[in-house]
Parts: sequence; C-alpha cells; structure tokens
Amino acid sequence: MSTTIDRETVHRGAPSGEPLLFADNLEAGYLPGVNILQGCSLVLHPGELVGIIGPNGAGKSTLLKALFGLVNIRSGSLTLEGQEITNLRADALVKRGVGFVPQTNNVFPSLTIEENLQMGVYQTPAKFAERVGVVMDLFPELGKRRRQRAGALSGGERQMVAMARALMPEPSVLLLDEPSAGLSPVRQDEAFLRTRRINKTGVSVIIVEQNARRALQICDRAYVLDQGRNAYSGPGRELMNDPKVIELYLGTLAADVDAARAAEDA
Ligand SMILES: Nc1ncnc2c1ncn2[C@@H]1O[C@H](COP(=O)(O)OP(=O)(O)OP(=O)(O)O)[C@@H](O)[C@H]1O
Repeated sequence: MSTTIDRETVHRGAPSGEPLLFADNLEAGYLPGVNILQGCSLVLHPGELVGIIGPNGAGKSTLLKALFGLVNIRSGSLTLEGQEITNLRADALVKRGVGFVPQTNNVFPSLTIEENLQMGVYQTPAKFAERVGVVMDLFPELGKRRRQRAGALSGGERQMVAMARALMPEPSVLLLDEPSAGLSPVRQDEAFLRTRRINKTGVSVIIVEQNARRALQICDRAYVLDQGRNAYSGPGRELMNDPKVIELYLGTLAADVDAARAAEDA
C-alpha cells in the first residue's frame, strides 16, 4: 500500500483529531485488472457532512460502494473509529453503524412503508419500536401513510423511505448515493434540506452528488474526484468559488453566473 499521499493536501479543511471514517489510498474496480478507483482518499469526522462530486464516470458511486463493501478494495485501507473494516461485508458494516442509501432500487416496492422500515432493523428487530418514532419525526409525511405500499409512492417519497430505512438501525455514518437523482427541482431542494436535517441530528453523512452546486452549498467539505483520483478538496463554499473548480467541474454554475451577469447587464 502506498503511503505517499500528502494528507494535508488531500483532506484540506478537515478538522483535526481522529476521523470517524478514513479511506486511505483506495484502489478498487469491478473487472479483473481494471481499477476504477486509482488511489482515492477521504476522511469523515464526527458530525461532518462531506460531499463527493466530479464529472460523470469519475468513480463517485464506486467510491461509495467500496466504503460499503459492495466493490472489492484491491489496495489501500478503510477504517471506522480506527478499526480496520476494509472489505467487510455490507451486513457487518450495518452492525458497526454504517448505513447506505443506493441511488436506485432502494425500497422493497411490494412491502408497505412500515414493513420497509422493519427491514431496516432485521438484524435487531427489538429496536423497531424505539426507532420508528424517531425516524417518523424526521419524515412526518411517511407517518400518515405507514400501510401504503412503497411501490405506489412517488420518486421523492421512495427516496424518503429509503433514507428512513437506512436510519432505523441508528447509524453513525450515512452514505447517500445521489439522493436528488430523478427528482424535480423542488423535490431536489427538499432532498438536500432533509440530508442537512439528518446530519444535524448527529449522523455523519457522505453524499455523492451530480448536482455539484447544491451539494457544495450544504456540505461542510467536499472531495472532487476525477478519473478515480482526488482532484480537489476543501470546504464546500470555498470550492464553489474556486475558479479552477468552477472551470473544470461546475460548468453549469459558470453558465448560471454568466447568464445572471448577462441579465444584469441587459
Ligand atoms: N457494475 C459495474 N461493472 C463494471 N463497470 C462499472 C460498474 N459500475 C460502474 N462501472 C464503471 O465505473 C466507472 C465509474 O462509474 P461510477 O458510477 O462510479 O461513476 P460516477 O462518478 O458515480 O458517475 P455518474 O455521476 O455518471 O454516476 C465508469 O466507467 C463505469 O462505467
């Protein structure tokens, strides 16, 4: 395993102290001999909301899946509270307090909302009664519809069920894969606000997002990935205003700014 990474550069703006989750120089991929992650690193400190942004195919979702044991890590290491968890299976990670919300197929459509939440604590069913109230407080919209099948819900509602299910076992770390994908602009805003609200309850969050501008607005810090490597990192608002990041990765933001300036000048 290479240890040549300049931690200061790769994790710019990160708090000092022991990270909750530390991915160090990960190499990972799907096909033999083809690495999608080519030395990615990331730290998440307690209470942080950290974003992963970057162009299509940069490896953002692959990094998240590697953190959750769904893609084999070939080199590098992953620790949770200082304990080695590299390549632990997803069910073992859930037991240790890691939750994951996939981008698609993230609910059991034939089950009711309540049954979906029960699946979230299938390893510790006795926790259901205690946790369901806490989670429903975060998603009051779901409380009124507990007996409705998840398959009959809108995309935004399914996203809520998926987040609620992942929160049922009381994770310390929540991994979210593009929670705004496929939602209308209003629903996207709600998904970002909800993510922030979950984070404020004390859950540390890593969010992968295509909508880089909105992600940077809510994140404490973010990593920009490019071709399976760390390209930039820093506080969300700082990255939003970094000309290099705008030019290379926030094309839409640059276009928005240009359009706004043009409108002001007209
Ligand atoms: N199951 C898979 N099998 C083989 N290759 C895959 C698989 N999933 C993703 N890839 C490849 O891995 C690379 C990175 O994909 P990934 O989904 O991690 O990127 P991303 O940054 O999340 O992109 P996007 O924003 O488009 O979702 C791509 O070249 C993709 O084709």
